[in-house]
Amino acid sequence: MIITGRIMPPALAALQEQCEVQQWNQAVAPQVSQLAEWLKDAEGLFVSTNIAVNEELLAAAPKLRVIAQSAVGYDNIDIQACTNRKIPFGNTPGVLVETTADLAFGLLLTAARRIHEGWDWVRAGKWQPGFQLPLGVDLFGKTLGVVGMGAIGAAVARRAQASGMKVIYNNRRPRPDQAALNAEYCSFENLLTESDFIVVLTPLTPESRGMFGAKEFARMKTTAYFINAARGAVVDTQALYTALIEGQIAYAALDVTDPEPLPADHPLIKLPNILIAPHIGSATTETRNRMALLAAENLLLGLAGKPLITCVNPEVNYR
Ligand SMILES: NC(=O)C1=CN([C@@H]2O[C@H](COP(=O)(O)OP(=O)(O)OC[C@H]3O[C@@H](n4cnc5c(N)ncnc54)[C@H](OP(=O)(O)O)[C@@H]3O)[C@@H](O)[C@H]2O)C=CC1
Ligand SMILES: O=CC(=O)O
Repeated sequence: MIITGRIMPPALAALQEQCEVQQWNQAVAPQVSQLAEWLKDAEGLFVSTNIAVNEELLAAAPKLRVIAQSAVGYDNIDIQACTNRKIPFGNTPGVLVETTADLAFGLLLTAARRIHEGWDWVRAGKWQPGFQLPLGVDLFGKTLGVVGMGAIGAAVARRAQASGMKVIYNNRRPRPDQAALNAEYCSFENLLTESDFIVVLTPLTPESRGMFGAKEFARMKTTAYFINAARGAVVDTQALYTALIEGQIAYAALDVTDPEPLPADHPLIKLPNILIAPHIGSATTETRNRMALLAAENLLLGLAGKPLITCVNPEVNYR
């Protein structure tokens, strides 16, 4: 089996105990051509870097019987192509929910209270009597709009409610447990106009790609804070830049960008009203271990011809 990058040691050990493992050890993710020799004979593929699993890759791997990825999002995987070849694909939902919600809400709070800007001042030796930091904004009494109220969105909502915020949300359809959620369903358009803070946690799909563009930023409050912890391509980056520079919205806090990694000279980085983290939503030791172990378990089950625990295309999961 192939591992496309570095993975957490306990998961690597579990795989090495039961399989012959070929692991890509370079920092930059491999091209299909660089994996060609390994793919010819591979029966399992563990995706640990953001490579595209598409027709080209699958055609190069005729013996492949299972694919697992150490992530919940799978916008880099052509699920239909996997299904056509009867290859089950497993992701890692659930195990990263609270950790990613901490990061998304942490970005919101850090941006609202300008904690990172304060630290920059202290570090630069500017903390002197009478110094004037830009003031932040309160959370309590404000409205949070969650776009993509799934497992992680609901965990962010709980954190916001504990901080005294009202929560509204938009999915493609209302959740059946809306009352327990204590959050009001509203249209996408109304969410844009009513929210003081917007947190995006939708999967990246053809429908959600670019769903935040010039029109959407123009609808938001000029005081709005925009937080994206989903995928960079849900947002039109140029439109976000314009909205921030022209004061159509107040602030952005991003864990994901388009492109990734964001080049050091990217115009977004120079803006004063932005906070960017390098896609670290699930990046704690405990959670990365849980994710890698679940992916490893999925992979080993698939190789044994048994059903994966978390399978995105259950119609071809082993029975
Ligand atoms: N920054 C990071 O490190 C991480 C990022 N993520 C990202 O977060 C995403 C969400 O994860 P998770 O909460 O576990 O997934 P879930 O499937 O539990 O939730 C996704 C939610 O998005 C809603 N949704 C889907 N499409 C749309 C749409 N077009 N418009 C509005 N709502 C939509 C779904 O509801 P409905 O189907 O009713 O529309 C669902 O409630 C992942 O797909 C991944 O991209 C996840 C983990 C870490
Ligand atoms: O971005 C991370 C994921 O798990 O999806």
